[in-house]
Amino acid sequence: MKSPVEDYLAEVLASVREDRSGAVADYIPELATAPADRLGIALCTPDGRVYAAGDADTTFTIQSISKPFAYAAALIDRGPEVVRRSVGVEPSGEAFNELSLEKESRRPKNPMINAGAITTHQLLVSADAGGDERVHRVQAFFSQLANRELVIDEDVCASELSSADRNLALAHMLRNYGIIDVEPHRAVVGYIRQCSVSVSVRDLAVMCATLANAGRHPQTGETVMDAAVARQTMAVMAAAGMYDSAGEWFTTVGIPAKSGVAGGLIGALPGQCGIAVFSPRLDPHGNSVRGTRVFARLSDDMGMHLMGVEPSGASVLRDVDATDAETILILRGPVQFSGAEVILRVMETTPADRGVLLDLSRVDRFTDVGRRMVLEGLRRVRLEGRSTAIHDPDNTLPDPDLGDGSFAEIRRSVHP
Ligand SMILES: NC(=O)CC[C@H](N)C(=O)O
Repeated sequence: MKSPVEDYLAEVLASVREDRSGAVADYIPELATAPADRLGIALCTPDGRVYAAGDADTTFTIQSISKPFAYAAALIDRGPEVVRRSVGVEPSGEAFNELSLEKESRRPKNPMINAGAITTHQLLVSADAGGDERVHRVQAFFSQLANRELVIDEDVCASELSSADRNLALAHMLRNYGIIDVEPHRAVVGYIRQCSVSVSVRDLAVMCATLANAGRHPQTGETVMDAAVARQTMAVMAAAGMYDSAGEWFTTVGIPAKSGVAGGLIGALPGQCGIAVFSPRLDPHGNSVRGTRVFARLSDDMGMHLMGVEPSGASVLRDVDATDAETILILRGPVQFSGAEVILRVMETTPADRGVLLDLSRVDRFTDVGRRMVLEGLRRVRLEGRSTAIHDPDNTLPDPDLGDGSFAEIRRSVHP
């Protein structure tokens, strides 16, 4: 069978292909020569399968899409406290290259606008690292995420450096307020080299899937960043990734995202996939016109809006059964907060003269809170002098320690 997923992606591209509105960025002279009609998409799953359609292997410069990944690298290198002191997490509601800082702290408002990204680049590696070291760090980190060696497009880099007055103004402003201490020209060179890394949508989808997969690389299996770093990065993308259209984006599409002026657009859907689209013509916010339409369509068709999550709690309880000695709760699916709450509610009403047996043979996994809540329920049943047992052939609830040194009994089968 040929997977329908790729056909679907090709069909989505076809539905926007004729849209020639918007314009390629030309404030970086080299970008004005971009092949404006190119259109590509790639989607990477948490286990590393990549679906692609259109110009999926055309390379372009990563530009502002580098910002969330560089932010993740800075969080890894320096920790959240150091990063937070220099860069905020509030949406700015302003253009990507706005000359503005937070009023009191003088920090850039977030790492997704240029002021924040120039600052973030200076946080890489260590306080006293050299310029080359920092550029090497992002290039190596992006390559690790893409699972191939990425190179810098020297033509685009030189071109942007030749017309970098705006970013130089930002760097001067940042040094004036003591947010960065390096010489402004050097700060801009580092940041622009970071923006000039050459990628395809295939690369970006894989990079994004690591964020969506809580920091674990979908193809190499490596833990590239802590889950907390991936979460922080996606949260800032959700709040500020689309600059002054962040609110419009999140209400309509609902996927943490980041755009770049070369025409790239990425989205990380937590737990599900990384997506990247390439189409160089931009809207007035600097976001890819067709890229935005493609994301809106995917979000609608595939139910990807993060605020559109369907209730799952009640389905955890498949059935309740009983023997003379025990109430048997037959559970299924992943057990997270809402599911554990349903389980506790059933336990609350079990007859006081019977024990409790949990049949976990259809449970995929417990989240940390799911585990803690269910074990606490069993502990309370045990405190009443009643028996507690689990049937757990896949070991989804290892070491069912009830907190008082006692364990729930492990049963080989539900019915003896
Ligand atoms: N929005 C963007 O992609 C901007 C990145 C570009 N390198 C700049 O600083 O202007």
